[in-house]
Amino acid sequence: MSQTTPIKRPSVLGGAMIIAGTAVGAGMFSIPIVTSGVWFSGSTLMLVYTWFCMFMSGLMLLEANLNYPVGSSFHTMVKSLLGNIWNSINGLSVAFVLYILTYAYISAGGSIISHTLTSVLDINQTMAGLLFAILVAFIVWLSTKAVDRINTILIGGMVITFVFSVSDMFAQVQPEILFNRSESNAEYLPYALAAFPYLLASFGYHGNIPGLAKYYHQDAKSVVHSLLIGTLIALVIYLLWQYVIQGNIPRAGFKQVIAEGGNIGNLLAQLDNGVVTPLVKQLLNAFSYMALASSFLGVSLGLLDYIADFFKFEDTSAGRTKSALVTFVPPTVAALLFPDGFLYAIGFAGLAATIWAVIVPAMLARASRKKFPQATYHAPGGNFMVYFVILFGLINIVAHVASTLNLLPVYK
Ligand SMILES: N[C@@H](Cc1ccccc1)C(=O)O
Repeated sequence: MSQTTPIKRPSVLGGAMIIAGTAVGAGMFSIPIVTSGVWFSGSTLMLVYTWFCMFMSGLMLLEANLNYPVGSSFHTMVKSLLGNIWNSINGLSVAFVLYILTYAYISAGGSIISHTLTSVLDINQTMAGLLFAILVAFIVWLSTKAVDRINTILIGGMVITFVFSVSDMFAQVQPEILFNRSESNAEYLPYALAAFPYLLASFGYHGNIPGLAKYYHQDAKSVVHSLLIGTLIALVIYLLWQYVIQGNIPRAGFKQVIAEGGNIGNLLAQLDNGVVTPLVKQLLNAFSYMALASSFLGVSLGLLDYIADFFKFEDTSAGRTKSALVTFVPPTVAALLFPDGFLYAIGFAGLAATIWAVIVPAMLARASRKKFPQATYHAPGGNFMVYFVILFGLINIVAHVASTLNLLPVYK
C-alpha cells in the first residue's frame, strides 16, 4: 500500500528564534543613545511604527520569494523582477550593510570587553576588538554548523541574562527619570527624525527570508507566523530595554555617553553610578556580549557566503580561508584605525538597509503582482501598503542625509 507521508514542518518558534536572533544585536545598544533626544514616550511610538513597516516589508519580500524556486536569493528575485540596475544597487547595499555591521560589531565588542576587564586587566579597546574579531572569524571559518550550534547556546544565554537583569532593573525604574519630569520646557520632537535609521537597522533581518521560506517548505502561513512572532520578540525586547535604560539613566546622563563616543561600554558605564547592583551589571554585560556575538556570527557568516559566491571561492578549507580574509580583514583594519565609529556605523547600516530591506521589497511585491497574478500569497494592504512602506523608506533616507549634513538638531 502506498502512503504519502505528510511533510514534517519545523515549529513556528524555531523560525521566530532565527529572526529574533538576527534582529536583536548591535542596533539595540544604539537605541537608548540615539533616542535620548526624543526620550521614552516618543521613541515608543517610533519603535512601533518602525516595527510595523519592517514586518510589512518582510512579508512583501516573502510574497515575491514564493514565486521563485525554493531558496532563491535576492539576486534571483531582483534581477528577474526589477532588472540589472536595481540588482547592482541592491547587491552593493547588501554588501555595504554586512561590511559596516561587521565593523560595528568589532568596535562594540572591543568597547565592552575593555570596559568589563578594566578592573582586572589593562587591555585597550583596540586590542580587545582584535581578539574578539579573531575568535568570531575562527568560528565562522569552521562551518555553518559551528555558527548554528554556538548561536543556539548564545540565544539561550541571552534569554536567561536578559530576564534576570531586566526584571531586577524593572523594579528600579523611576517615573521621574522615565518621563523626564525634572526638566521643564524640555524639547523632544525636533530630535525624533534623526533617530529613525538606527531603529530601522535594529529591525533588519530580511536576508533570512529566503532561507526561512526553504526551512518551512514554502508554506506561507508558517513563515508569516514566524516573522510575526520573531519581530514582535524584538519589539518587546527593545521596549523593555528602553524602559529599564531610560528609566534608570537620567536624560542628561546621555550627554556624557554621547560625548564619550556613544559606544556600548560608555552606556554600561553610566549604570555604574546608578542603583544597579553589581550582579545585575555582570548579567547585563554578559547579555551584551552574547547579543553582539550572535549577530556578529550571523551577519559575518552571511557576508562570508556572499563573498564566496561573488568571487567563486570554493567551500574547501583553502577557499574558506580566502573568503574569511576578504570578509574580516577590511572591517578589522577599519576598527583598528577608528575604534569608536560604532554609532556612525549603525546609522549608515540603517541608510543602506533602507534600500534592500524596505524599498526593494516593496517594489518587488508590486512587480511580482503584475508578473504572477495567480500567486497564492499576497502581503496585506494591497498597493496602499506598498506606498506606505516606500514612504517609510524615504523618511529614513531624508533623516539620515539631513543629519549627516548637520541640518537636524542634535541632543548633546
Ligand atoms: N538588526 C541587526 C542588524 C542587521 C541589519 C540588517 C540585516 C541584518 C542585521 C542588529 O541590530 O544588530
